[in-house]
Amino acid sequence: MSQVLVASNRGPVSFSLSDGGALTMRRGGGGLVSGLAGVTGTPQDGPDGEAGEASGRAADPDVLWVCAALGDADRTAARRAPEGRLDLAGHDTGGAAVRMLDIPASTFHRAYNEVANSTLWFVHHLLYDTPRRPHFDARARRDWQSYEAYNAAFADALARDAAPGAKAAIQDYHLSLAPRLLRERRPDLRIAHFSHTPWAPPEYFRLLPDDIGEQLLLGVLGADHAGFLTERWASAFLECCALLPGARVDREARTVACGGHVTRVGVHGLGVDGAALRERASEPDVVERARALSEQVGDRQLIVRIDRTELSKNIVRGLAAYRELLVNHPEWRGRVVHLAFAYPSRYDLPEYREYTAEVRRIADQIVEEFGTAAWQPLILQVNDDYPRSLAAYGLADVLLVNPIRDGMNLVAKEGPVLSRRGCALVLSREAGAAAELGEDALVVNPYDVTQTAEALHRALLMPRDERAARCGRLAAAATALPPQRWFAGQLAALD
Ligand SMILES: O=P(O)(O)OC[C@H]1O[C@H](O[C@H]2O[C@H](CO)[C@@H](O)[C@H](O)[C@H]2O)[C@H](O)[C@@H](O)[C@@H]1O
Ligand SMILES: O=c1ccn([C@@H]2O[C@H](COP(=O)(O)OP(=O)(O)O)[C@@H](O)[C@H]2O)c(=O)[nH]1
Repeated sequence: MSQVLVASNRGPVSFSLSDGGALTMRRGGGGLVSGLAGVTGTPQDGPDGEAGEASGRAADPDVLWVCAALGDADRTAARRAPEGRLDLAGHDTGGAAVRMLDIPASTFHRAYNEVANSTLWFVHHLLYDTPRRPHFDARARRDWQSYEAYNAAFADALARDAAPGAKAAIQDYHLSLAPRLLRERRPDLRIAHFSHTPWAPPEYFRLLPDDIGEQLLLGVLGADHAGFLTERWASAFLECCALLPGARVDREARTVACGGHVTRVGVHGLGVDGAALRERASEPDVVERARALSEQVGDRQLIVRIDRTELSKNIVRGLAAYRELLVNHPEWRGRVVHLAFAYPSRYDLPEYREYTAEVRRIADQIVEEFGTAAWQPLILQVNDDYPRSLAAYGLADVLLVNPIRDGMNLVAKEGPVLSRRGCALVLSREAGAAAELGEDALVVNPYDVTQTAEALHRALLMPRDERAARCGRLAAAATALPPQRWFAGQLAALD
């Protein structure tokens, strides 16, 4: 196999630092890491293996994962490791060689928080309150320069580490410029770019300043292959390219020719490795959490949701729908519990901190309004506890996944795989996962709170055998495209 380089903002692990200077390592959160770690190997949380107590697996010399240090503790880990190579410092990275880039904190902050998460994420997920934002001024230009520098730092690292003819798989909106920058540095490489997010339709993409929009498209078009999670996001990208001066789009063949280079556009759905997930869910930390949760819930039906506290996940409307269920169908009072795990995300952004506060406020109101001495209608937990999430999947009667817009949403796929009660899935039509799971889910418009409440009602009433049959088919669809296949498809597209 030729050498493969993976590049993404978030790497397989991140660190925290004790007052005494000791590093503790955690598996990185979110779906991109779940997908890529399914390919390279999953690191274990827990005491750090810096002293050489790693998993014992040798790093695969043919796969190098280049990622960014996300905070001060990551920077410390990167500086302590030889040239940022975490695996060489004895950390259990799960099997891949990992180079963590120590990009200056101010550059990283502007690139990740201001451009990637406050601008590009908002554009691709249609999140702006347009009378007020976006607002592209001189400060936005300065942020953009940092985004360019951040992308250049990745391109430099990849260009330096790549063997002749190697394949580079560059991930996501943080690194939209990197394919082109890498091609300029190393024309011998074969380059893929993959978007884990939706792609904005042209009329929304045009909120971006023209030159920035152009640079983003030209950046991705530096790749030989541009991959997307669904047809819908791939088509939106092609439609944006069609407005790019000098680009020729062939919608049928799904190619874009621009500046003498042709980029092929492909669709690669990402699912779950069922066997690996079940094995992880059988470990003692998950079993222990399942026992505790099941004591809390008793013999009531359980509605579960698991998300980053992310604006696009639509947690507030989801809670409003649960409230409406209890108002419109009071027969469920005392007979159902809603477990909402909303683990922290992007706390450097005020919008995310405010959103989390709003989620907490609404949850408190629901408990206040309906709770009794004998019944707690809602349990909200705002911390990252992956094993607890796996435990909750196992106990769910209903899984609620109602994003405004989502590239895929792996939670919708993990739930049916681990469900032991045969869960019903209430699923937003705006999640990429709806393209694969729509037939057996109860599909909703995420803005329609009343419809979502009624779907929860139907899900709770669904006969056990129908629920189990649907759940079996959902699990089969969810495991049809495991990470290994998803990734192999992207690499094969480069041959
Ligand atoms: O790294 P963060 O800023 O903490 O965010 C976590 C990840 O969020 C996004 O995940 C997406 O990828 C999933 C897998 O393909 C997909 O199922 C989901 O719909 C997406 O939202 C983001 O795209 C990643 O880069 C982040 O790491
Ligand atoms: O406390 C938790 C709960 C869940 N997850 C995982 O985070 C991923 C979320 O991926 P998804 O595609 O649903 O959304 P994203 O957060 O990437 O937008 C899933 O694999 C979850 O199992 C996690 O890392 N920590």
